[in-house]
Amino acid sequence: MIEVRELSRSYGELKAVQQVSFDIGRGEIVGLLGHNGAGKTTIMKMMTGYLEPSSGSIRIDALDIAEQRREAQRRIGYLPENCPLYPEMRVIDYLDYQAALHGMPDNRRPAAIRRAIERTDLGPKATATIATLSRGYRQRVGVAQAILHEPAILILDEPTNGLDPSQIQHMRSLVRELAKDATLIISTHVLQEVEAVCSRVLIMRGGQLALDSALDAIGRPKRLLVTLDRAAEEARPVLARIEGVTAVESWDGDAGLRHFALSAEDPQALAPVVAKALGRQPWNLYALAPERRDLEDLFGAVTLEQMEVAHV
Ligand SMILES: Nc1ncnc2c1ncn2[C@@H]1O[C@H](COP(=O)(O)OP(=O)(O)OP(=O)(O)O)[C@@H](O)[C@H]1O
Repeated sequence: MIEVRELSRSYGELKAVQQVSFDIGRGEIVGLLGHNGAGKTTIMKMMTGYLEPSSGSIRIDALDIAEQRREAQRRIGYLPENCPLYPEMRVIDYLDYQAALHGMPDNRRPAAIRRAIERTDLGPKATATIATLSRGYRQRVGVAQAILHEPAILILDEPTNGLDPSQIQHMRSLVRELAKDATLIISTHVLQEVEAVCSRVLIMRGGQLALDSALDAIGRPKRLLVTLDRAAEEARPVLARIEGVTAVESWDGDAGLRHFALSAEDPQALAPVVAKALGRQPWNLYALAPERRDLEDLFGAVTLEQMEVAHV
């Protein structure tokens, strides 16, 4: 559905995006993750046809965005990072104006606006002036303008940026709701955002694509962590003999406890087996859980080394 090939964009000497390629299929929810300046917004602007690449290509439903920009844009809804709203306008008038910009005929606009207002829960604020709205509501207006023409692809640039926790929750459930009907790409520098709503992540680092992975693959733990009140010499051989355990590592914990990390193909499935085996020992078990290698660790690993966008 979306095909990005060797996409690059420079601003003068600065290479903001370099040789980025990926494909996104229909119905996917993809998180574009990276620190400030990693190139996320630049990619999104190119995908929506608002910025020309220095080189490379983008196809939306087989339409080349450089050659069939209008056609491609009709399939895309876009929430820019700082969505330009007109503070003196009422929500409903602003949406009418946006619908006109999308080229929507007069007779279709009222129904489209009504539906966008409904989907974004903006009903109570429909006639409010934009200047009087909280940041959370303004973001919803931004989303409403993006979905007016019921696009098959939604591109949301930092949709939760600047929102308070309850507004974030609301935006996340709105995003999940929208994902039922559209392919979604969300940029964020907040890892929890990706974990909360996405099934796949593209991590940008210094203008380059550092990782493209299903979230499942990243999150899958490889070890089972066990905490016992036993010395390593005593517990290790017993743990190592448990079926499914391929390696045992141990280190000291607090208050005389010892941690053991059991490597296994499926640590989740190993947990009850280990619990049963330990039940046969006169030992106290303090903790038993698969190790969680979360996105935070992963993000650190791929971005902390080099955060600056490469210069020529
Ligand atoms: N119009 C511009 N002119 C010059 N440099 C720019 C321009 N827009 C972006 N840049 C630079 O390009 C790099 C990538 O910026 P971009 O906004 O794409 O990153 P980002 O990952 O979206 O970060 P943020 O979350 O801060 O928006 C940054 O170094 C930025 O300063």
